[in-house]
Amino acid sequence: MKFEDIKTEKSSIRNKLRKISTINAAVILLLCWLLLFSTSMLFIKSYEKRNLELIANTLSTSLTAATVFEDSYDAKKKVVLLGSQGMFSAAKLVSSEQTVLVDWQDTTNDDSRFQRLLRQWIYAEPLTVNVTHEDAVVGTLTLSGTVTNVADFIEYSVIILSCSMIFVFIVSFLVSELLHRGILASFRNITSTIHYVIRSGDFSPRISGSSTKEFQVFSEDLNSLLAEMQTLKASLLRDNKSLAAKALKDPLTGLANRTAFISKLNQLLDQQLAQENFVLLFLDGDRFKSINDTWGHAAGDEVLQSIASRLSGLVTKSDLVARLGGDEFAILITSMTSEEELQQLTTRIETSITQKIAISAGVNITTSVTIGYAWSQHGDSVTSILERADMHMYKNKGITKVSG
Ligand SMILES: Nc1nc2c(ncn2[C@@H]2O[C@H](COP(=O)(O)OP(=O)(O)OP(=O)(O)O)[C@@H](O)[C@H]2O)c(=O)[nH]1
Repeated sequence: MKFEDIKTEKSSIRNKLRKISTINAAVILLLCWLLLFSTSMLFIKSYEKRNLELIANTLSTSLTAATVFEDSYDAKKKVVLLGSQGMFSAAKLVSSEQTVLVDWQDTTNDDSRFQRLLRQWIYAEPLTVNVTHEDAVVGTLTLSGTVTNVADFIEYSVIILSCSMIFVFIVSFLVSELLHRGILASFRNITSTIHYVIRSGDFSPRISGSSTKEFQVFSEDLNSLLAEMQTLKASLLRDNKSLAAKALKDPLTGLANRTAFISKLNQLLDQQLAQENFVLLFLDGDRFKSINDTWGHAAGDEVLQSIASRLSGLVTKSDLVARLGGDEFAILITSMTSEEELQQLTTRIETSITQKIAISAGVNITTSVTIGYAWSQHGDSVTSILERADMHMYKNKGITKVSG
C-alpha cells in the first residue's frame, strides 16, 4: 500500500491527538458542569428551605395578635404585604378554633412546568408552623414556598456556567493544539526522513534530535539502523562491482573473457559501427598441447599469461583483447582503416609471440599463434563475423574446416 493511500484511508496523528484532547476536555468540562450545577442546586435547596422557615417563624410572631383576636383583616394585610414581595406563593392562617383567618395565594405568577418541578423538589410540601401566645398554640400558619426568583437565578447561572465552560473548552483546545505542535514536528521530522530514504534509496540522511524522550530514542535507533544500511549498501555495491568485473574477466590472464568479448562485439554491431569497419582477429595457439605435455600445465599457464600481456601491448586502449578459452584469443580493433595496416599488425603479433618466453621453471619456451581475421560487413551478426574469422584462422593453419 502506498503512503498516499494510507494518508487518505487513515486519520492523521494530528486528528487523533485533536480528537483525544477534544474528548478529554469535553468530558472534564461536562463533569465540572454537572458537579457545579448539582452542588449549587443542593445549596439553593437548603438555603430556600431555611429561608421559608425563617419567614414562617417571623410571620407567625407578627400574626399572634391578629390570630388571638381573630382579626382576619389585619392578618391578611400582613400576609399580603410579605406575599406580594415574593416571600412565598401561598399562605393559610387557621385559628385554634379552626377559623380560616387568611387563605392567600399569589395569582400574579403563572408557574411554568420547570418552576412547578423545582418547587416540588425544593419544598416537597407546604411548611406549617404554630402561632403561639404565652406558650399556647392559638393557630397554625401554612406557607408554600415560591421559586420565581430561584428559577430566574438558576436559568442565568446555567447560561453563565455553560458559556464559561464553552470558553474554557475553546481555550483548552487552542492550548492543546499549541502543545501538539512539538510532538507533530518531531514525528514529521522522522517520517519525512524515512520517506526520503525509501524514495531515493539514499541512506545518508540522519534524523535530527527531539526534545521528546521517546522520539529521541526512536530517532537514535533509526539513525543507527540507517548507518548500518548505508554501510551494508556500500559493501553490497562494492561486492557487486567486483563480482561484475570478475564475471567479465578471464581469471588466468586478466583479459576480457568470452562473455565480455561477445557483449562488446554485439555493442559494435548494434551501433552500426560495422559500416565504419572494425576488425575481428582470431588467434589460436600452435601445438599448445605439447607445451603442457612437455613442461606441465603450470608452464602452459605462464605461456598463456605471457601471450596475453604481449597482445595487450600491441593494441591501443580502444581495442579489446580477450581470451575466449584454452589457447584461443580474439582482438576487436576499431581503429584500423586499411588492410595494409592490418597486415603490419598481424606481423607484429606473430613476431612478438614467437619471442622466447621465460617461465619460472627456468626454461625458455618458444611458441606461435595462427591468426585469422575478418573485417566487419554491413548486416553482420556475432555468428557471421566470428565464423569468417574462424574460417580464416583455420585456413592459415592449413586445416580445412567444414562450416556448420
Ligand atoms: N595450461 C593450460 N592449458 C590449457 C588451458 N585451457 C586449455 N588448455 C590446453 O590447451 C590445449 C589446446 O589444445 P588444442 O587447441 O586442441 O590443440 P593444440 O595443441 O593447440 O593444437 P593446434 O591448435 O591444432 O595447433 C589442450 O591441451 C588443453 O588442455 C589452460 O587454462 N591452461
